[in-house]
Amino acid sequence: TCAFAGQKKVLAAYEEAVKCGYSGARAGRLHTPHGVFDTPMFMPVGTQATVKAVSPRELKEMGAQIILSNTYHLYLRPGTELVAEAGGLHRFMDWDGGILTDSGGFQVFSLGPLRKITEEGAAFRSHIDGSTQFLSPEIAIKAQMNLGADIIMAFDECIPYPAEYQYAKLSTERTTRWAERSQKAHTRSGQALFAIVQGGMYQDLRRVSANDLVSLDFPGYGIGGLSVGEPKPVMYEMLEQTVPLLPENKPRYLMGVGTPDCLVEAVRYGIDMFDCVFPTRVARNGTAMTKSGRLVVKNAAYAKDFLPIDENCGCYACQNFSRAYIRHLLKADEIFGLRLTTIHNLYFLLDFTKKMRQAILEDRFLSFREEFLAQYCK
Ligand SMILES: CNc1nc2c(CC[C@H]3O[C@H](OC)[C@H](OC)[C@@H](OC)[C@@H]3OC)c3nc(N)[nH]c(=O)c3cc2[nH]1
Repeated sequence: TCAFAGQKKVLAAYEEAVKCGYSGARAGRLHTPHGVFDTPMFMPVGTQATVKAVSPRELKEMGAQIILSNTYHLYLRPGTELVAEAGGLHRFMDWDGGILTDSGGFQVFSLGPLRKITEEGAAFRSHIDGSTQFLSPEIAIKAQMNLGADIIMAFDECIPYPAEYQYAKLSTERTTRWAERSQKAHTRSGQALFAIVQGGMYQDLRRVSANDLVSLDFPGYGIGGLSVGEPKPVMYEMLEQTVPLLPENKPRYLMGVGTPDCLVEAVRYGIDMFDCVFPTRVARNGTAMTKSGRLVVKNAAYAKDFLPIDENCGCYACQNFSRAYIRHLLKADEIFGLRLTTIHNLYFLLDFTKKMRQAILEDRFLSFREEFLAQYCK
């Protein structure tokens, strides 16, 4: 199972930080069967058992520790039994670092059209062939045990935004019952099952959800139902209500977040783990991430710009290629262009979380956050 240890020195900083009134940024170490990993951490998203356009070797080179895959997608194609026969997800995709799989909750509610939710689970139509499918806590956990990720997620409903209070209340209570069923169905030792806190955008439901799941005692907690279109201040308010209720010695994973400004705020509230499709998705339409904001390297302005995307970046793209070259590739629809912007964006976020960890360890996270936000335009 995965143990999370906030380092002694950091805990001192953490206590100090809380004393001077700002909540708990912390640096920790996450122990899993595939290694011990540093937090705060960004986890590249590899929905269909590949982080789009980059190889496991390149992921290792850029410092990726844990990558994500999606139970919903792999359950539909190629099937999780097939992956189990191939030796599990690590073997199948040749990745020996950590893997986390989402339970399919979010995807059923966001990808699967014509879905119907009951106490038992969720019926939906496959976005691949339109066939009728069904996911329940038991099925989602079995699928994730087949895939063999180091960290798996309980089956939940990601409440849409906005949602009526009554709907959010009933859905959150059901997600807690589904978490208990997920726990009972989870029999694979050495694999950590995280619960997912819901509650919509209602403070009281967030607190009830967190307290109920903590009393079921999970090795780690996802914070779900955020980054679903709500204004950022509302997301931060939900974090403020939820994170302090989660055990200090357990990892917190904010699902589906996000842009660097959201990461630095969420770390301030005590979040340890992040995932987001943003860096890989915007890369594929020619947008690079920098500490001053986005750089659309495809723009004509960069046609004769022979500097790298970011002169201070240590990634393969910035060390060897110019904006002009990358723009040329993107305009020519050359696959290598997408690979270079993807490599840069992943490196940027992985390096950003490493810099936050260093700032926390050196007790200068607050000033790091101030400097970053002053320079970064959303
Ligand atoms: C964007 N805002 C966002 N993403 C939420 C994801 C999905 C994360 C998922 O988001 C993509 O799936 C669509 C990624 O694939 C493209 C998945 O990576 C494998 C990733 O799985 C962790 C949530 N997942 C669950 N189970 N429950 C949630 O409440 C939840 C909330 C999210 N908000």
